[in-house]
Amino acid sequence: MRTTVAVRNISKMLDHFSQYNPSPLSIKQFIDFGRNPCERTSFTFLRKELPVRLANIMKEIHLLPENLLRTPSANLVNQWYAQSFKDLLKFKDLEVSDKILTQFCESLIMIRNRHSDTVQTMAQGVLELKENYPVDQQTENSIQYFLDRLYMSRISIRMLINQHTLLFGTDLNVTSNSRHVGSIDPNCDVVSIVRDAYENARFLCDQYYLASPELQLFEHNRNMPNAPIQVVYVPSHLYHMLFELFKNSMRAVMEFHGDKETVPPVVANISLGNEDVCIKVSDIGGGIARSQIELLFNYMYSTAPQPSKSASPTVPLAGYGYGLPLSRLYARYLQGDLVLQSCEGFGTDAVVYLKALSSEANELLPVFNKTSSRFYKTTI
Ligand SMILES: O=C(O)CCCOc1c(F)cc(-c2c(C(=O)NCc3ccc(C(=O)O)cc3)noc2-c2cc(Cl)c(O)cc2O)cc1F
Repeated sequence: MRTTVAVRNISKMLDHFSQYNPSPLSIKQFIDFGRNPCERTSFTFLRKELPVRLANIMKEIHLLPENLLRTPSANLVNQWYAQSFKDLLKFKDLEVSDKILTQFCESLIMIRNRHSDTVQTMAQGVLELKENYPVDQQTENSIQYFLDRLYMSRISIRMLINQHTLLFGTDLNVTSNSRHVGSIDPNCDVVSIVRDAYENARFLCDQYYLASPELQLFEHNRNMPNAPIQVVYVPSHLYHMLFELFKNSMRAVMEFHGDKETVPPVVANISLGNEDVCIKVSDIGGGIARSQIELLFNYMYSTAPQPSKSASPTVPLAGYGYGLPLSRLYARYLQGDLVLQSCEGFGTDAVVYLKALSSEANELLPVFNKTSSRFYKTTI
């Protein structure tokens, strides 16, 4: 008896919160708030906004093709979302107190940890689907549409949680005097992130191929030619994108030129204009046919059985294949993009576009509504 009442109450709450559209914040709003942060204000905003964002994506999870939703892994992810939604509902109408604020922070950390393996677990779910059911084009389209929205929603929820826990949490290793505002660097030096990503990708490349391409880096600061190119951004997001692109370029170059004495360098061109910051990573790794490019962003295509860690001690440059679609979501999350331009038989340019102005870098959030639900209905 108790469970049915509880289940009915949750689904009522789900309908209630999914009626609200998520409220996108800009990097400028994150920074301005973080410079003079008020925990009670953040708590009051998040105890509504987080259930709204969770409810919006949970309504879509429930619209997934039955064959996927019924897989053990997709079902597990669904349970994580339901539990986190319940955890947050406990704070819905509570009187704010220091004790409640501390409990809220602890709940956010628990929620973040609960969902840390969502991407791998969903990839496992897609694998379980592929191994047990025929997957027609329509199901594949709805899975592609859904996973892009699930991961974009997840990026945004983790951003809100990270800002609150970094600004108000008791975690001591967050040096309070660091000029970062939560996970945001107001003066993110693009060249240093590019060099970091290159060096770490190069390390893996050296391990796997016993050699690696050099880096040639050029800066083009349109309005202040000799000033370093800086942007208000989340360094870990930028690093994730660039690390992925350098790995792919190095893999293509080493596969294409690996038998030669020397391999051609990877070239990074960084530019700052009035609207855009661009990081172009160029290689002459043989390129890939235009018809294959879309597949690189396809979750179904790039979900292959995991190289078991024990079997191959050297870490391959390839992951579970979601690196590129996730990197594009990180770029798009704050109104940027990640674009591939490959010339088969020659090489590939990959461009990361970021908004130069923090006031234009608004969160891009999936909204559950008739349009999105219609997409699932017509594509199942
Ligand atoms: O698993 C992961 O996470 C990494 C997933 C990703 O793994 C890949 C990878 F790193 C690099 C390439 C690749 C090739 C290639 O491979 N060319 C030779 C060939 C062309 C066609 C075919 C074919 O049609 O079969 C086979 C080889 N050419 O350009 C790129 C290339 C791709 C991207 Cl996204 C980039 O940022 C830079 C690049 O140079 C393809 C990948 F797929």
